[in-house]
Amino acid sequence: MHYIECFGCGDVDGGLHMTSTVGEEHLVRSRFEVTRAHQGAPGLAHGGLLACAFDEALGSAAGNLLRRPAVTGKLETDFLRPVPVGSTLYIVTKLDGVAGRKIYVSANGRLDAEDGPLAVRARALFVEVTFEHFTSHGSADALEKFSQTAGRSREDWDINP
Ligand SMILES: CCCCC/C=C\C/C=C\C/C=C\C/C=C\CCCC(=O)SCCNC(=O)CCNC(=O)[C@H](O)C(C)(C)COP(=O)(O)OP(=O)(O)OC[C@H]1O[C@@H](n2cnc3c(N)ncnc32)[C@H](O)[C@@H]1OP(=O)(O)O
Repeated sequence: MHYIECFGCGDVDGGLHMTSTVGEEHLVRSRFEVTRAHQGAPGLAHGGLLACAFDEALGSAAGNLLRRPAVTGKLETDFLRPVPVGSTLYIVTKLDGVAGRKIYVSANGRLDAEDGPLAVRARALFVEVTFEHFTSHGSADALEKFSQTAGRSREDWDINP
């Protein structure tokens, strides 16, 4: 389930265009292809965009595994290796636990292969919200557009088919 206007997974010009899929053992696998548009230091991915990619991967795992609306409350990233432009980050996310409305997730991002070197590690706390969160703070039109898009793949475990 994803939203076409999402910066992380949607069809947005200049967006991250990430894809995520639920796999074995309820792990969510996401890919982020780092282009020149994601550059910070010369030839390297911008750290803020890497954090964004992990927000997407972690949020996608929380939302799609639990099928509940949730927003990022806290996001921590460890940048362990430089991530070059032209590389692909293979991100694997797991659900660590749920306590009331709090959803804990963590992820590892490896360079250029599922078993490549570990480049970024992240943890996040998502907080479950009601749909009113999006209408009162966002817009009813945007939520309606999300519902129409998401409805197509509701029964499908492929997040971005
Ligand atoms: C339209 C979506 C529909 C979804 C449908 C279903 C499935 C969706 C499927 C897939 C989704 C796919 C992809 C998603 C991909 C990416 C997601 C990106 C997500 C974002 O990019 S989203 C933008 C950034 N995000 C925000 O815009 C949040 C702004 N913020 C707030 O809106 C409030 O701040 C809120 C709601 C977070 C809490 O407010 P609140 O008043 O509702 O609740 P409260 O404060 O009581 O917190 C309750 C408990 O969480 C603890 N807690 C809260 N925050 C904490 C923190 N920072 N650190 C440690 N603990 C924290 C408290 O300590 C308490 O814990 P306790 O219960 O133990 O006391």
